[in-house]
This record gives sequence, C-alpha cells and structure tokens, in this order.
Amino acid sequence: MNQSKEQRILNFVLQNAVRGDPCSVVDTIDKYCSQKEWAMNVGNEKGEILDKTVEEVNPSVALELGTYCGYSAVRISRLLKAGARLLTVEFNPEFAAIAKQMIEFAGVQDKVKLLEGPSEEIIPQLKKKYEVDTLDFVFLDHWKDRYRPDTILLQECNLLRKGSVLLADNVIFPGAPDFLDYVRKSPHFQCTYYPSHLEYMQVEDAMEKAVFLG
Ligand SMILES: O=c1[nH]cnc2c(O)cc(-c3ccc(F)cc3)cc12
Ligand SMILES: [Mg+2]
Repeated sequence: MNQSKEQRILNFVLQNAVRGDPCSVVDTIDKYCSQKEWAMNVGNEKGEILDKTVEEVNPSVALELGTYCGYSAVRISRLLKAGARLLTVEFNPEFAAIAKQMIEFAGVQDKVKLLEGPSEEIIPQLKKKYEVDTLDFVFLDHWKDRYRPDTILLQECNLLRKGSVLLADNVIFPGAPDFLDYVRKSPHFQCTYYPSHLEYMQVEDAMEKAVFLG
C-alpha cells in the first residue's frame, strides 16, 4: 500500500532529524515541506509569531486544536516551562498516529497529551476527564469552520479566564471570516492582527490573537 504524504514527512524526520531535539524536528519538517512536498504545518514564518505569543503568555496549560503531524505541538512544547503541559486535539486517526510518533521522536511526550476525536466532543470533557481548570493559551489550527463555534464552546465550558490568549492560524487563507467577525465584534475579546504568508508559499495569510477579557 503506498505511503501517505504524512508518513513520508515522518520518515524524513526519523532519518534526518536528531532524536530528542525538538528544533531539529521542526527544521527538518520545514526543509521537507518547502523542498519536496507542501503540507499544512504552520511553518517557520507564522511559527515565529506562534513562538513569540507562547513566550509572552508562558502558559501552564495550553490547548491546540488541529495537531496534524505534530509540527506545532513540538514547536509549542519546546517553549513550555517545567511542569507545563500542552493538550492537542486531532480528529483524523491517521494524522494522530503520525503526530504521536513525531512527538515521541522529538522527546516532548512528557509535556504533550494527544487527544484523538472531534474538538466539539473533547472540549466539554477537558475539565472533568482531563483535569483542566482554565486554559492559558489556545492555538486554533484545525478546520476553519470550527474556529467560531469552538471559541463559543470554550466560553460556555468556562475554560477561559481573564487574560486567556487565543491565537488562530489561517484567518486569511483558507480564511475564517466568521471567527474574525465574531472575536473583533465581541466585547469579551481584545484582538491583534498579524499579517504573514501561507506556509512555504508567497500567498498572503495572517494570524489573529484574541485575548479574553472575562
Ligand atoms: O485545514 C487546515 N487546517 C489547519 N491549517 C491549515 C493550513 O495552515 C493551510 C491549509 C490550506 C492552505 C492552502 C490550500 F490550498 C489548502 C489548504 C489548510 C489548513
Ligand atoms: Mg494552519
């Protein structure tokens, strides 16, 4: 059975990156996806915006919606302080299986918990099943049509506190216009727009930061 693109990305990392070195895993994925096969990792340009936001927030508990191959899970978790954790949600079982191996190879498995299933089912379980009180940081990078409903669901589940930071990928391409409209019009969010480019391409894209005001 011929391999998936995601399996080829993982194999390239296993053969070319340094086990236990998250930066080498991130750099190796970027090398493969810029030179051989495009893939929907956040990439290095937007990844630097992600890094700066994570460093600014310095979260104890972070949530990622949309794990894919684990690129941003590795990127985020490499910046987390001792004892901090990242919960990452992936709906697609094939992607989750790849991400699990990627996370373990990078050596960040003790900081990352990979949750397989739809975000709308997992978010309501975070408090009781995953012992979350509130989330300090949320990276939205899953399906654009879920950004707005999942942001509302996070509020309904009391998972946000004054100062919780949401960062959304792809608000221009593929685009999440209903999410942008919602957070920018809501009195409960203070928004900042970060123009950038689609990963590995010269296409315009952007990230939106939305800080929950309580
Ligand atoms: O579906 C996506 N989830 C998360 N991130 C994405 C991302 O960064 C890019 C894209 C994407 C971009 C261009 C294209 F022609 C087709 C798909 C999709 C996702
Ligand atoms: Mg994305």
